[in-house]
Amino acid sequence: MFRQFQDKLERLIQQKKPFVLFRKPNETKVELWENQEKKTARKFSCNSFDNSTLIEFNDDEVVEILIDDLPKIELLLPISTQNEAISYNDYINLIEKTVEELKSDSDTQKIVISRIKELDKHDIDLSETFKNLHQHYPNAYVYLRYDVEEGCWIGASPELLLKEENQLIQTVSLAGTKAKEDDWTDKEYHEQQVVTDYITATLSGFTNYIDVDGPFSVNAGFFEHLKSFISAQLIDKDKLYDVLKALHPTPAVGGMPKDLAKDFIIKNEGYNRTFYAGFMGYETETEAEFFVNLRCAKIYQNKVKLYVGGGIMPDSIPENEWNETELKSKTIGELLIELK
Ligand SMILES: C=C(O[C@H]1C=CC=C(C(=O)O)[C@@H]1O)C(=O)O
Repeated sequence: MFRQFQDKLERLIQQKKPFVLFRKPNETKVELWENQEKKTARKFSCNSFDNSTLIEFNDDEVVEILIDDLPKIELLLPISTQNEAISYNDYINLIEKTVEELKSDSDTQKIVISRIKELDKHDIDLSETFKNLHQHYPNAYVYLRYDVEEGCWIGASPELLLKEENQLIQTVSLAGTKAKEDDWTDKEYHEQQVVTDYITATLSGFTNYIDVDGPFSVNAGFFEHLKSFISAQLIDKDKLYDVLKALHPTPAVGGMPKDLAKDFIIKNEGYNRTFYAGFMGYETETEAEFFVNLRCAKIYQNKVKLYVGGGIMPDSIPENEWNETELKSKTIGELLIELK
């Protein structure tokens, strides 16, 4: 399999064709997918945050190898001439404006605000960085996606959006972030419960037997989150995409209610999230699994852009929100490996 994997990767790089590599949570193998441009039962999709772009790969010859055997990935990456990072003061003003919105008589309860942080790092070793993410985040969905036009995205997502197998669906309710040494308070438990209630209400129109397990404190590398595991029985298998549409964007990356929060984000955030906070995943004849694209970065020849955000509630403190996004930026930022 190694030879096949290497040949396929080399061919795709030489022909400048798009591809995606991913390692599912708790696995040790990495899959390589291309777009064979024909209808196949195996499909990978990647959807932007605002639903304006959907990329689909059909591939019935997916190859996989052990991560430790992942060969070097040498890509000609684009140069970024645009500085998209927001200043500290502008971010504080944006959070203040968001808090005002939440305290006003609008119906919004939570809005997730995000930003780009730029790192002056070049010559990233993509293969070694992928391996590093795999080692540090065993429970995450680790991926690398390349496209000549869009460049190279890499990430380690802690958030399952939707998994389906035999009409059993699974998702998670993710909210709250704390440093390892701190304790959870009632505030975070309440915040997370509101998200759980919102997700179960969203699922109730499509499913039976909704079960919630948690919340649990889960390790996210440099910090922890509160997460509940939600499962349910899908009433109609053909409604899988309707469930996906109903869940995206989740309260962990959009807010509540989702349409109001999404509108506020698009009008006020000041940059285009593109694929950050979108979702991606695969489908086969027997199962489907999609993840939210967070804890991700875009790699350029001359820099790295990290995408980081946090949930804003009426009692959020702007300085703390900046600090939280700084902490989240370490998830990928501290694991990048430069070429020797
Ligand atoms: C939006 C992000 O994190 C979300 C996921 C978990 C906890 C979050 C929080 O505590 O704010 C965020 O909602 C991000 O990392 O960019």
